[in-house]
Amino acid sequence: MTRSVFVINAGSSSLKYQLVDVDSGVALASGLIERIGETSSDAKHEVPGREAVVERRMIPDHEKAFGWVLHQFTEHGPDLGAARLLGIGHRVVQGGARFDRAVRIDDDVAQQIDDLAPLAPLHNPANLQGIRSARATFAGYPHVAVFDTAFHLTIPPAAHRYAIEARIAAEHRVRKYGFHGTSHQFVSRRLAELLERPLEDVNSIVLHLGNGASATAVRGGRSVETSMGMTPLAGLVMGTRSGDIDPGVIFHLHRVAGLSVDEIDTLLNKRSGLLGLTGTGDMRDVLQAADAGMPRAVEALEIVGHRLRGTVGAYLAHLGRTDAIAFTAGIGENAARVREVALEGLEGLGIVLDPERNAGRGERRISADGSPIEVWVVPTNEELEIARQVAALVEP
Ligand SMILES: Nc1ncnc2c1ncn2[C@@H]1O[C@H](COP(=O)(O)OP(=O)(O)O)[C@@H](O)[C@H]1O
Ligand SMILES: CC(=O)OP(=O)(O)O
Ligand SMILES: [Mg+2]
Repeated sequence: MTRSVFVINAGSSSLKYQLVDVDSGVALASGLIERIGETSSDAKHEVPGREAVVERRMIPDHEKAFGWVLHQFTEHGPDLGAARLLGIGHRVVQGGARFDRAVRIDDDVAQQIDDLAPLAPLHNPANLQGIRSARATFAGYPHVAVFDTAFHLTIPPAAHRYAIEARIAAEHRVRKYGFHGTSHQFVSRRLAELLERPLEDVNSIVLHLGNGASATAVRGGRSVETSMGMTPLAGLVMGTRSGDIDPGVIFHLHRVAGLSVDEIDTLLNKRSGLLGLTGTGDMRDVLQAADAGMPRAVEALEIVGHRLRGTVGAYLAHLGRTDAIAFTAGIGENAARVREVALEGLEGLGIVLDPERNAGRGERRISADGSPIEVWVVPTNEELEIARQVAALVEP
């Protein structure tokens, strides 16, 4: 009999969901509601093998959004009873230094997620709204929080502490937390399977390149360094986020350019990265423009590559011995050109791509035979990882 978990990723104005068959890993249904709270929201419910339900209507809040979702399951299936729903898994972005694994959500845990909101003002309040509405809609089921930060709590102090006044850092919980942990954990485990070696013996670098992008150095299954920081703004060049900049730029933009703190926040989070450099935050468009010889797109790719190579080089040094590098997420899985620029010129460090394998598709090795460090494409599946963690907790 099927065992399923309903996985929820709630953003401030969006709701993504997937009903996952935990044992086969198959998505039994998935959906997305965008622009919640605006005059017209777009909602989609998909069941494999059937025509998708697509509606544009006003959905004022998350509770109404869950109402719509529940209605779709009743009208179009699949039958949640037949799917034997074990529980609801919630992606929560910031778990602070407290949550090193998935936890069952009760009022106390919900309160703690709320207490962490100052550390993730763009994410946690939205995640919490999703939790509140889902607990009301799916009452009687266990709800579990799965944190982006949990996998990174093994990062040692030398790597997670910032060199700022210790008292201030402690008081305001300022340190590196790191994100995308669910994906980095899933991919690093799968990579060890692909290498046919015990997880404990494998040192790897995982490059999660989606709209948000981060790199993680994994030693024996444990995260030891990652590129995002206290917030998901740090590190690599992203779709709309700047990644690393000199913090002094912020003072300059405030004092000299006259931007308010909120304006700078919006600039760095929403109008920078690929979007700021080229006018589009979508890597497909950037690649097309670069192919057509557009100088800004060509330069953006160079910046993306430069940052990636610097990160890979640093992680090779941190790990001492690296067995494999894995590319994952929308860009990492699909953009051969980005994988190429990320590792260009690193042959001397033991990383040799095979151009034909790099141009292929799906889960595969893309390094040349004999490359001392193997390079793989490993598709991520955050929903499945969340579903598995929920199942392990509620039905061990
Ligand atoms: N075939 C492709 N070639 C290049 N980039 C792609 C391709 N498919 C998706 N992408 C890029 O992947 C990014 C989105 O990644 P994804 O992991 O889906 O993001 P998120 O889950 O963070 O929203 C976008 O920049 C998109 O352009
Ligand atoms: C934390 C984070 O950056 O997530 P996403 O890539 O989904 O924006
Ligand atoms: Mg993603």
